[in-house]
Order: sequence, then structure tokens, then C-alpha cells
Amino acid sequence: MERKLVVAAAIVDDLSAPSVLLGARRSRPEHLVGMWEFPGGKVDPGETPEQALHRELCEELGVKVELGSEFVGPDDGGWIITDRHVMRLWFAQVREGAPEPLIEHDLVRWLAPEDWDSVPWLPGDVRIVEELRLHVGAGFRGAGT
Ligand SMILES: Nc1nc2c([nH]c(=O)n2[C@H]2C[C@H](O)[C@@H](COP(=O)(O)OP(=O)(O)OP(=O)(O)O)O2)c(=O)[nH]1
Repeated sequence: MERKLVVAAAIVDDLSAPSVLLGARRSRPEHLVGMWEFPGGKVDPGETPEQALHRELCEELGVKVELGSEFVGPDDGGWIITDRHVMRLWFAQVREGAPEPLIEHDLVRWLAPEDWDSVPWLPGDVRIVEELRLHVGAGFRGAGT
């Protein structure tokens, strides 16, 4: 079975010198409640992945973002996150608005690398967070384009 494409953002404070990452805590559906993730969602028919990501971030957090580079994964460039979904992830920086939990989340928080282990990530995101950690130097490297 073909996995559905999910697009999501590793939103950082500054694409050229990232120091914190925006985590978002799910408030629905029930089996995801309380787990942390990268905000985003499924690509609708007729949308490019980037269009879908801008739409989702606007709907979910009320922000406009600038996309940085893609954080390319090992599964054909994406990250298999569940039996039914594969995710592509982009770095992003907020350009308009302040992120707020509007529809899918009940909490968003800027997380420094030392905080990343203190929140329960969705199971599929755990290895992505670990890979992101390898990119942490003075900031994360490679977020900008
Ligand atoms: N957005 C997002 N979804 C993730 C992540 N990790 C992970 O396993 N998932 C899973 C949760 C869901 O089963 C699926 C994405 O579905 P979603 O509910 O966010 O997508 P959506 O907003 O378009 O959903 P829908 O209500 O329109 O069906 O991928 C992640 O970091 N971000």
C-alpha cells in the first residue's frame, strides 16, 4: 500500500543560526493526544508539498513562514512515520504572526536541544529528532538555503 504524504516543518527561531525548535502538542485525534510533533499535515490533491505546508501552518498555527532547506530523510528522501504515512520535513522560520495552537494542538513551545528529550514525541518522530540533534552545533547546521 502506498503511504500518504505528510508535510511538516521544523520551525526554528532563525534559519541561519537556529537555536530553538517549535514543538507542538496534539489535541486530536484521541490516539495522538498529548504527543508532540512537527506541525503540518497531509497534502491535498492538486497541491504541491510546499503549498500544503504553507496552508497547514497557517491553519494550525496562524503563521506565515519562510521555508529553508528540506531535512532529507532516508526513505526516498522522506521519513516513514507510520504504517500509513511518509513525511517530508522542511526547516522554516516565522515571517508573520506568532505561533498559537489553533486547531490540532493545545500547546506549542520553543524547545532548546536540551529539552527535546523531555517531551513525548510521536513514535515516528523520535528518530527524526535524534537526527536533528546531530545537526546541532553552535546552532543546528544546514537549516538555511
Ligand atoms: N503533522 C504531523 N503528523 C505526524 C508527525 N509524526 C507523525 O507520526 N504524524 C502522523 C500523525 C497522523 O497520523 C499523520 C498526519 O495526519 P494529520 O492529522 O496531521 O494530517 P491532517 O491535518 O491533514 O489530517 P486530516 O484531519 O485532514 O486527516 O501523520 C509529525 O511530526 N507531524
